Amino acid sequence: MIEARDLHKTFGPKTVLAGIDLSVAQGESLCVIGQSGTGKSVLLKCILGLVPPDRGEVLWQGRPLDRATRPDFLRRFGMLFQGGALFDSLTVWQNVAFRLRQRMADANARAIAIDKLRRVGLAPETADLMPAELSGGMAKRVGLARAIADDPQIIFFDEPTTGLDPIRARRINQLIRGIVRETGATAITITHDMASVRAIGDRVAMLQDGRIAWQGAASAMDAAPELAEFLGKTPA
Ligand SMILES: Nc1ncnc2c1ncn2[C@@H]1O[C@H](COP(=O)(O)OP(=O)(O)OP(=O)(O)O)[C@@H](O)[C@H]1O
Repeated sequence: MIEARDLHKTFGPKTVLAGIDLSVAQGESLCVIGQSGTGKSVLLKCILGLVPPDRGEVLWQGRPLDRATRPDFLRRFGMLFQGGALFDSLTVWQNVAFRLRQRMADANARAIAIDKLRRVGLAPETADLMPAELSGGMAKRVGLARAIADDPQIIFFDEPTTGLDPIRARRINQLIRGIVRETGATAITITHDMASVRAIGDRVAMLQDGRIAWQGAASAMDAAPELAEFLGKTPA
């Protein structure tokens, strides 16, 4: 369980988070939606400890995430970055196995990387390509393989379908859904893509004006008046 309690964050005169309370149960998939600039990334960074909140705290399994507990959290955590964020000078398998190589021999790390590449639908021959040789969809898959390389219990997906055409986006959503289900990982996804939310999310939280304007089951989204504008519906 990951919990944010009363998170506040201000940059200069701008209040970005104005009291966020949010929890994600073990094995649950939460999608955080909201217009551009509403603080989704800042919220993610507060959870990761990259941005210190002005007030409030983040708990993991009931304990505040702090200098003592965060390293353990980060070891169990994987992330798919928005642009894939692959290291250009490393091969695909070296990217996927980046963390594994810190604690095991290359031959073992490479075997795991190839297994994870297969899981995301990429052939073993992909392993020795350089990131520059990949299409956008392949790079996203490699990013996904890296996110799951170390069998994380918590996975963050930052705009997983950005830059993909609808067909590739749908495949990535299906892959993410399958991976989250089969690993039982707790997932937090930041997205503008409602197709992603429908495919990936058990629950949805919408950020607006620094607060959670609505949260509920993904299946309840269409009936929520708070989401009508975001979903592009004309008010009745
Ligand atoms: N380090 C920082 N210093 C100053 N302002 C910041 C900083 N990080 C974020 N902000 C501001 O906080 C606000 C929220 O930014 P954030 O990136 O979290 O939005 P977002 O909801 O993720 O947007 P998008 O969907 O476009 O990625 C923005 O106005 C941004 O300019």
